[in-house]
Amino acid sequence: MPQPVVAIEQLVHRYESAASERPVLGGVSLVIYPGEIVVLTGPSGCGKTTLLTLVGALRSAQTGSLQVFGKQLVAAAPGALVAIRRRIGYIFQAHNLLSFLSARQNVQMALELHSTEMLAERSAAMLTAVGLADKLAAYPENLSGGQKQRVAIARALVNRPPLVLADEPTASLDSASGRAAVELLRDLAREQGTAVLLVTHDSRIHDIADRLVRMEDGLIVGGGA
Ligand SMILES: Nc1ncnc2c1ncn2[C@@H]1O[C@H](COP(=O)(O)OP(=O)(O)OP(=O)(O)O)[C@@H](O)[C@H]1O
Repeated sequence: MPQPVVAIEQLVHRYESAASERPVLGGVSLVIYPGEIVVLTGPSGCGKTTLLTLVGALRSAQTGSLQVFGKQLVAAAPGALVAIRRRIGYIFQAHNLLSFLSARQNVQMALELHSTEMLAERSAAMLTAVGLADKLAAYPENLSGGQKQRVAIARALVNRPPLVLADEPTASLDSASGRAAVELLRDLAREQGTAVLLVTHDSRIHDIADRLVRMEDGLIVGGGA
């Protein structure tokens, strides 16, 4: 077996504001291997987004073990979390595009943190891969919801990250464009060997998963292994 991209063991998380209550994550274990597409489902409030933000190094992990790219994130220093974040692509429910930048500039933004080589070409090539070759200069306000989410997918993948995290990526889209967007994400992730952890309520896109993981009440109840 290759080294896991994500290895979680008995991860427990409590929000400070609710310190006395039951933890939001009550001992989660989950392993994701390179190139695997894992879809995480479960009822509202069961802890999916909390788990995604912990894996994404967007909040500090407290108890248990959470390794991303072989690095332990429980009790990690803030600088170590920043270094992990640079190697992850993120796709959120709202596309989070910057309105004052064109489609190409929004994708290029992800690259400027890392390299100075051929930024415009790489961004344009990625937008072409998501079917937006004719929209490079368009601003978000002139793109449809599905097109904006495809720009967000291009931005998440342009660095060829080993891991992409997606939180309800179809929530603001109609079912046809939602499906097209996640199929595109799956196909590009496959080509690049990128692992994907995707949170969704949308049962119509469960079939894009290599593995479907179900959470309830802060625990994984199916597909975790
Ligand atoms: N910043 C926070 N402070 C305190 N409690 C929080 C915070 N964020 C989330 N929670 C609580 O933690 C629990 C899990 O929330 P989380 O957003 O992880 O669930 P979810 O499964 O993603 O839900 P949904 O599907 O509705 O997005 C909920 O009870 C929520 O109210």
